Amino acid sequence: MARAPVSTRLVTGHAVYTGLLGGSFNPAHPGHRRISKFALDALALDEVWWLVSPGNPLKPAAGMAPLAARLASASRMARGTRIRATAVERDLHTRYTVDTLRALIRRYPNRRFLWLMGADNLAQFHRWRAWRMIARMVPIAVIARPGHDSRAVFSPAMRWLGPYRTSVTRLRNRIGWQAPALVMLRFDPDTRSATAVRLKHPNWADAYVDVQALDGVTRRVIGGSGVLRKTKG
Ligand SMILES: Nc1ncnc2c1ncn2[C@@H]1O[C@H](COP(=O)(O)OP(=O)(O)OP(=O)(O)O)[C@@H](O)[C@H]1O
Ligand SMILES: O=C(O)c1ccc[n+]([C@@H]2O[C@H](COP(=O)([O-])O)[C@@H](O)[C@H]2O)c1
Repeated sequence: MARAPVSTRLVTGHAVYTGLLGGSFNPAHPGHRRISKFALDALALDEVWWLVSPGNPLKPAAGMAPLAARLASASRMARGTRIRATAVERDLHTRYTVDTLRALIRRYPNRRFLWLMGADNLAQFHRWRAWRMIARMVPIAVIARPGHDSRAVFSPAMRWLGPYRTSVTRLRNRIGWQAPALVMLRFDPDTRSATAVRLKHPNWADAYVDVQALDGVTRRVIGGSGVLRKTKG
């Protein structure tokens, strides 16, 4: 049976399956695009939202490009896909993922969210605020990442999540779409990283000075000055 387009499903109240990939996107790189497209396909998601973080609570602010530049780089990288780049956390005034999820679930009742993250993030997931609560709110899909997989496998979060492991097929068929649930996604490993981009192009954000980035979810414009404005229509 053909699936209705996302816009129709929102109107008719059908669930819209949405993967959330949170990150600094400092800047966005083709690895983000590739893993998101793989996840969209593997889990039969309707959309992936890139949550461009106003500031990862565990990362230093030094060296972080302005939010507008990071959002603009993400929007550009997402072009022509079912990925939407958004700085909705700024709008929601949330910095911690647990708070973001609570707010998103309330704001978008038609959507079924799933948290996507690379294996490097699973390795330190136990340091996130209320991480067990996060795991009880949404299923989690972890994407293998070269150089990080063994640390992730032996991490405290993995020990806790182990009993809730499920298969791609169960999530795809929505049988296993519950929380806690953990699925490990293994595609061709992608070695790309924002760190490598910054090493090669330390001034990448210069191309986005005073940029006005359109948020793919809230439709607000985030200006270079950091002022939020709502677009017409
Ligand atoms: N090549 C990749 N393979 C798997 N996961 C990735 C890859 N690149 C990024 N991710 C995941 O995407 C999310 C957002 O990543 P982020 O914006 O921090 O990019 P990054 O390349 O990890 O950045 P940095 O090198 O600055 O730490 C994280 O969950 C991260 O694990
Ligand atoms: O909620 C937390 O305690 C927490 C701690 C560290 C990272 N996060 C989130 O993890 C995501 C990945 O961040 P990053 O900077 O590693 O790409 C991003 O959405 C952050 O807000 C969340």
